Amino acid sequence: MGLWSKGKGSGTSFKNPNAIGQAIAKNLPACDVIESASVAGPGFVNIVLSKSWVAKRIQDMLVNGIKTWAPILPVKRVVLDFSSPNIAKEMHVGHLRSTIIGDTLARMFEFSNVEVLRRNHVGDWGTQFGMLIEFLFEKFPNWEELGSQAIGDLQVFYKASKQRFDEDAEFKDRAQQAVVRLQGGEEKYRAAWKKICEISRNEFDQVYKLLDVQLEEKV
Ligand SMILES: NC(=[NH2+])NCCC[C@H](N)C(=O)O
Repeated sequence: MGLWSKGKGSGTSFKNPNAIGQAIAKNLPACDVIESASVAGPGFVNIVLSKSWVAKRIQDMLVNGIKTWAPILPVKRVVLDFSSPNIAKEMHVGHLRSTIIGDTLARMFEFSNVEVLRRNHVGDWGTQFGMLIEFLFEKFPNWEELGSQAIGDLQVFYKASKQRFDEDAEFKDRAQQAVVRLQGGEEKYRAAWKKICEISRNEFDQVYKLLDVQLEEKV
């Protein structure tokens, strides 16, 4: 269906996404990996793997050992940038999708003895940080001594600070100043930013732990 939206209106002879799906399914090269291919719904191509091919591969793994099975790849090292949730916001299903695809690829490469740099790009210095920092100062005057537990649910905190930002021009002004001070490297603002990142990171880490996914954060 992604293909259809790209080709639509460009003189393609395909009438709809389903027709493209049919053409793909029909023209897949015959090979021992694929048992059958069909089109479902508006144009999803479903491919059924051959049971006997899978059985043969598993037998090969069991008899000859999993190491003998890994393909030899012409690269020694790969960088995989995946997951990348946004700091101070909730990790959503889009991030989960990227996390699972990224981790799967990483495991496949590692299985083939390729060194994988698992990178998680989570840095964010945008406007929302000014808002969050000012809200932190306002709500928790003793924020420096607080553990991440005290601030509670970051999502609730984010929503409340956004409401304050939208409703109060004076607060909005302070929040915008805070971004400038944060980007200018002012100590107090940097420390508050770090605190918010820390809380966020703890929340993400719980998900990574549940999924057994390893990642290295890069800003
Ligand atoms: N280098 C990257 N992975 N960039 C993509 C960042 C994705 C962004 N955090 C989002 O949630 O939409």
